[in-house]
Amino acid sequence: MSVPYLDPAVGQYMRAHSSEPDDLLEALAARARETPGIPAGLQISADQGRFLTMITQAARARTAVEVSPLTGYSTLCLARGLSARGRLTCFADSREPATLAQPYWEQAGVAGRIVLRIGPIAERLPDLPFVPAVDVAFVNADAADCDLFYTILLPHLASGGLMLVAGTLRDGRIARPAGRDEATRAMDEFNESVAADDRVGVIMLAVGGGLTMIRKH
Ligand SMILES: C[S@@+](CC[C@H](N)C(=O)[O-])C[C@H]1O[C@@H](n2cnc3c(N)ncnc32)[C@H](O)[C@@H]1O
Repeated sequence: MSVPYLDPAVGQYMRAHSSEPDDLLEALAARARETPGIPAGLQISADQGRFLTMITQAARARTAVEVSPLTGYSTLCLARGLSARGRLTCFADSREPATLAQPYWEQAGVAGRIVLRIGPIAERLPDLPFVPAVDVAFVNADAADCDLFYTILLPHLASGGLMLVAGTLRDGRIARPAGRDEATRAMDEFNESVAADDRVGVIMLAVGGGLTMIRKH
C-alpha cells in the first residue's frame, strides 16, 4: 500500500492487514505496466481498487459511472461491486481500456455490465441520461477537469448517491504550499469548492493519493 504522506510503517501495517488484490487484478496491472503509452502511476492503487469494490457493494449500486478508465483496472473494481444486473458506463477519450482490459473484464464475468463511451469526455458526459439516477460515480481525471466533471455529474446522482474523486490529496502535496504545482492548486480549488457545496456531505480519505467521498443529500 503506497500512501506517501503517511509514516511508511503505518502504510506497511495497513497493507499487512488488508486483503490483497487477486490474481486477475495483478495480471491486469502487469499488462498495463508492459503496455507502451500508458504512463506509470496513473492507474489507481490496489487499496483504492479494493475500496471501490467494497463501497459499490455496500451501496448496492446498480447504476455506476466512471471517468476515466485508462487501464480498465478501476473499471474492473467497480464492475465487480455492482449487482449482477448493474451497469457501469465509462467515459474515455480513447479505446485503450477496451483493448487492454476487455479480456480481464470477461474473465471476471463482468464485461456485460460495462458500457464504454469513447470520445472527448467533456462533450460526451452531458449525454448521460438522468434516468436511471447514478448510485456511484468515480472520477479519476486531471485535476483541472475535476470541477467540470463534478458539476456535470452531480445532478445525475441519486439522492444518497456517492461520488468518489481520486487523487485529491495529490500524494500529500496538497498540504505543502511550498511544493505546489499548477495541478495541485487546481485540486485545492476543487476541494475548497466541494467542501463548501451544501448539496453534499464530504469526507476526504487517506486512501491511495487521496480519495474524496461525496454523498448527495
Ligand atoms: C488517472 S487516469 C485513470 C486511471 C484509471 N482509473 C485506472 O485505474 O487505470 C485518467 C487521466 O489520465 C490522463 N492521461 C495522461 N496520460 C494519458 C494517456 N497516455 N492516456 C490516457 N489518459 C492519460 C487523462 O487526461 C485522464 O485525465
